[in-house]
Amino acid sequence: MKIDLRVLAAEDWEEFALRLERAFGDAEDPEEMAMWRDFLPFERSIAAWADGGIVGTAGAFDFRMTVPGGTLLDAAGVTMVSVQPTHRRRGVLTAMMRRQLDDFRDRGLTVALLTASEPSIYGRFGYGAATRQLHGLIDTTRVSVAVPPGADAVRLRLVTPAEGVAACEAVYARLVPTRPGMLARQPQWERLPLMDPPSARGGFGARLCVLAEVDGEVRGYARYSVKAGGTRLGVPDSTVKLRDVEALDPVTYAALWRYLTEIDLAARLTFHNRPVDDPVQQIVSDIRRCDFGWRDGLYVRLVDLPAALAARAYTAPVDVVLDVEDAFCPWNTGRWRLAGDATGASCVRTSDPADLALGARELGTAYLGGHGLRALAGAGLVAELRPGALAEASAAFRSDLDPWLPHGF
Ligand SMILES: CC(=O)SCCNC(=O)CCNC(=O)[C@H](O)C(C)(C)COP(=O)(O)OP(=O)(O)OC[C@H]1O[C@@H](n2cnc3c(N)ncnc32)[C@H](O)[C@@H]1OP(=O)(O)O
Repeated sequence: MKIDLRVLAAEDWEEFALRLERAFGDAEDPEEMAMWRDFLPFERSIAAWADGGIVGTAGAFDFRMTVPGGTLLDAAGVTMVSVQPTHRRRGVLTAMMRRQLDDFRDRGLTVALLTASEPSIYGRFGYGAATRQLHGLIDTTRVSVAVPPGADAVRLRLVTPAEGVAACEAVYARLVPTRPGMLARQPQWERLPLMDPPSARGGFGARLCVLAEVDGEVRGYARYSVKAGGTRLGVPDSTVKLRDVEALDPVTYAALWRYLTEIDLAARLTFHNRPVDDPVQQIVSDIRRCDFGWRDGLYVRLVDLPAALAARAYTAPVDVVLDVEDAFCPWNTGRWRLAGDATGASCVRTSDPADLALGARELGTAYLGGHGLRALAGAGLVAELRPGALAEASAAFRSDLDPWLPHGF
């Protein structure tokens, strides 16, 4: 089969979108699809043509992501990847990944990001699962939230998401540099949390927004929807689904969680994407009745290894030689001396003996500081070649706040 990879032309968008939906097996809501179309830079998107039509799709957003230390790094956000069921397992994805990563390198990007439909797809291309996301189902009939002094001074105001969006965006923007993995809003992306098409609500009502104000300043917000549940054994049985909750201080944060767990007629609160170190876990009265769990979130691929490793800060001083194997992006293969601390780092090629040996995927996994190199070594994925190097590097790579991607793309 001959595959012809072409940059997506505007006139091919309809077919591109149709093929994408077919590969995923379902049609997107038209309003939502129109939003993604507006977000997508066509010049960074690839259509794979074969047998007279599009058989593969892959896009890339322009992002800026926070890395440990607070720097915002230009990153490619890989998206809309699909291959038609009729053409699968014949190398179309591999060809698109090849083209994309060469293109990212030519453009001087240091990292590529994605969220995976299936975890088994992208490791072979050097993407490692770098962040996790916490989900929970809180029995709000039994669980309460302890609030610190001052929470009663937090004024809560219910508005529509559209009415609250400017205030929410201002809070969000202040939080982006504080946690690795967060993405600065790109132009127009404030539309994302407002997207709430009735066809995608699954029986829940329209999304609501509660603003939390202290002395007239918005210091936090939560957006959620409610599924009216009637009664169960005569007891009100509604469900609250939390989309997002953010605050600039712990008092406001606790006040918002107290509000969310005390909504009348609701028996439970569900959410699917919070950081795994979310402080809410410390203030619920009964953690076993919260059914917390986690899954993989953002996948990271180092495109320009030395630039990526030099762009982040390190929690503890580190000076190690990494021997890296990168079959898919061989320009990263070889020995690199990484020296850095909390103020910055350098990473240069070296012929010195290696201290640690690992693959590109493992570096992607560890890059944002959410997974210790020691844990990866425990799985046989990192080899220590100089005694002490693993402990040194592992401590240095870790982030004190767990990295987290707040939304899909
Ligand atoms: C960032 C995102 O957009 S995530 C969304 C990804 N898209 C989807 O999940 C939609 C449904 N699935 C698909 O469209 C396709 O099956 C894809 C894109 C996942 C794979 O495309 P293909 O063209 O079949 O992949 P390709 O032939 O290049 O396979 C390369 C290798 O990956 C393996 N592979 C591909 N897909 C999968 C999978 N879903 N699970 C496990 N292994 C896989 C292949 O077996 C092959 O392995 P090999 O090199 O050892 O032989």
